[in-house]
Amino acid sequence: EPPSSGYGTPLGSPLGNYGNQNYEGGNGHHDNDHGEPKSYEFGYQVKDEYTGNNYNRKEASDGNQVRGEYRVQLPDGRTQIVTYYADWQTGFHADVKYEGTAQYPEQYNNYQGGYNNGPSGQYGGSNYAQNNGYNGGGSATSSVSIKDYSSGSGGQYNSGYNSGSNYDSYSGNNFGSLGDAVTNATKFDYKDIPNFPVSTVMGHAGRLLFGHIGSTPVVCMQGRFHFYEGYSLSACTMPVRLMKLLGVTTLVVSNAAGGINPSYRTGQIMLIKDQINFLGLAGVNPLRGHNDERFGDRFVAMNDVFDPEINKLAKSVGEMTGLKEIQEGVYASVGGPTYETVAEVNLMRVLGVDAVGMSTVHETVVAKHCGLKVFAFSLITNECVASYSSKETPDGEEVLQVAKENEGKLKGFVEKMIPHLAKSKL
Ligand SMILES: O=P(O)(O)O[C@H]1O[C@H](CO)[C@@H](O)[C@H]1O
Ligand code: HPA
Repeated sequence: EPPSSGYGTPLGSPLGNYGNQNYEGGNGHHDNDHGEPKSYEFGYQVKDEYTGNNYNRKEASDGNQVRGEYRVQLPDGRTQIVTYYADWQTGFHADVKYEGTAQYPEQYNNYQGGYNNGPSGQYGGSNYAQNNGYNGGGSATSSVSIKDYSSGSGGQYNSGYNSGSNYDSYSGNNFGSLGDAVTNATKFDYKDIPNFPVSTVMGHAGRLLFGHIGSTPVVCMQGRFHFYEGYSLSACTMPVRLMKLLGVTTLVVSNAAGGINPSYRTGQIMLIKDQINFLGLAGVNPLRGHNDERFGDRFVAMNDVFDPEINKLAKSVGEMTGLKEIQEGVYASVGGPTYETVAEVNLMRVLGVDAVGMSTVHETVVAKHCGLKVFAFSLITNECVASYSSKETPDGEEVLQVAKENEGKLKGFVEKMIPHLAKSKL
């Protein structure tokens, strides 16, 4: 049976237990006396990040008096602590206390509390605004993650859903116009979707789009969430699971990335053939913690997350749409928001990284976990600085600018690629 989505109360009230098991059974004052008073103790704890359920209880009896305590995480963020004792002479006595301060306004506080371990206050912080800045005026600006989701890279949504046609979900950040590839779109602001991470930055297209690219039904995220914004990786990737639940079958992900490979040039597209999960290697993985079996198994193979056949198709579709010098390489994600030092860039070269960014990897992890096919690509928005003699420095404005300059060609690519992908049955 699936866990309840409410915060829930401890199973069985203390009074109920007391009355049924101990009081009546234990003291010989009732008709159904079964003998000597019995001592017992028990305890349990539930901490389910997926549903947000968080409560525990312990109780003990010496056969005469029952004592116990339970704690419940309330939806308003407070913890309710009930300490009680009971005996057959005086009845049930409870002392109810609350810890923390009730918070009502932002949905994301609840979301954070439910999904993540991190402090809820980090959610809507200044990094988020930065993200909005990236996405610019609603049609995407700089950073790949949010926008990519929306417009092109989400993958096939809904395939099992409607008459066997696959939906692609597209995610992306920096490429605002990718959302324009979605025809007859129904748009939902993230802030209107219950428990969805929320963007509050002006002009930011934090929107989920439902529509079509060609005849393929798609769900498109206009705007994504990053670890450096203060979101946990499970919050960053929650939309991927939402897509799965909506029936999406393929996730198409795009991003803006720095070129680590010295032969890469700004403006090129790199199809992702593999990835290095730096955060994951250090133990920060969106799948850390309780495994929700409804989405997938505890352990997840990642060696086959990217399909060479899909990339082959992408290469020919890209060439058809006029993309020049399409690269295929290894994407690595860092936590950000700092760009790489010269030493870090050189380290990554040694490790075989071709492009670096701050997104995508955790999204593909969660997609693979829940059985979505994945197609991912990067736009090289800057060439990473690998020499101390260089006067170049990466900056967010440049990333945004290059993303803007290239979003037209990316849109053309995605408009062709998603229907081809759906048709190819890859
Ligand atoms: O990966 P996306 O979201 O496209 O954006 C990339 O661009 C931003 C840095 O300029 C970071 O957010 C990085 O991840
Ligand atoms: N480094 C990390 N993330 C990035 C870069 C970069 O150079 N460019 C765009 N996203």
